[in-house]
Amino acid sequence: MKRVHVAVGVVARGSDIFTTLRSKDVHQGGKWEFPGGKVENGETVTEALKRELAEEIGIDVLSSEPLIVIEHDYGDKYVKLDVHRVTNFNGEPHGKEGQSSRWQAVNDLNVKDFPEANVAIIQALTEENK
Ligand SMILES: Nc1nc2c([nH]c(=O)n2[C@@H]2O[C@H](COP(=O)(O)OP(=O)(O)OP(=O)(O)O)[C@@H](O)[C@H]2O)c(=O)[nH]1
Ligand SMILES: [Mg+2]
Repeated sequence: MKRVHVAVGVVARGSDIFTTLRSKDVHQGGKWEFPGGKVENGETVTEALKRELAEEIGIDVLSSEPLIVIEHDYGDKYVKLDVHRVTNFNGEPHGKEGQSSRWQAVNDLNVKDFPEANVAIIQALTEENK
């Protein structure tokens, strides 16, 4: 089965979180996501996160810390999500590749809007926001 290692970034401003919409024609298309992408050969998760967030949402990640690691089997694809909280960045997050984006309060994040693997991320964020 196809296996991918993915760097995912939680970008927050206060208790608001930045998410983007996956285009319809890709894996888990039409769902909202935390920006990120595949870790390439020879790259660390931190390096991949910096590259992907520059490409996808136009920010320069200055620091991040690990939040949670999720392994999930979609049946057609197995993903390992290395989720980092972005603790400092330069620039204004936006859908640099033309994708829709939004800021939402942690408590308004709805698991139904996200890919299945994201349930644990949203739980972790909600827990610490209590
Ligand atoms: N970025 C991101 N990917 C996620 C999340 N949740 C989740 O299951 N994934 C899965 O992780 C996988 C890889 O993410 P991706 O499609 O963003 O990878 P990428 O940016 O390198 O895409 P590319 O191959 O088109 O360049 C996809 O199968 C996607 O469905 C999430 O919150 N954010
Ligand atoms: Mg991506």
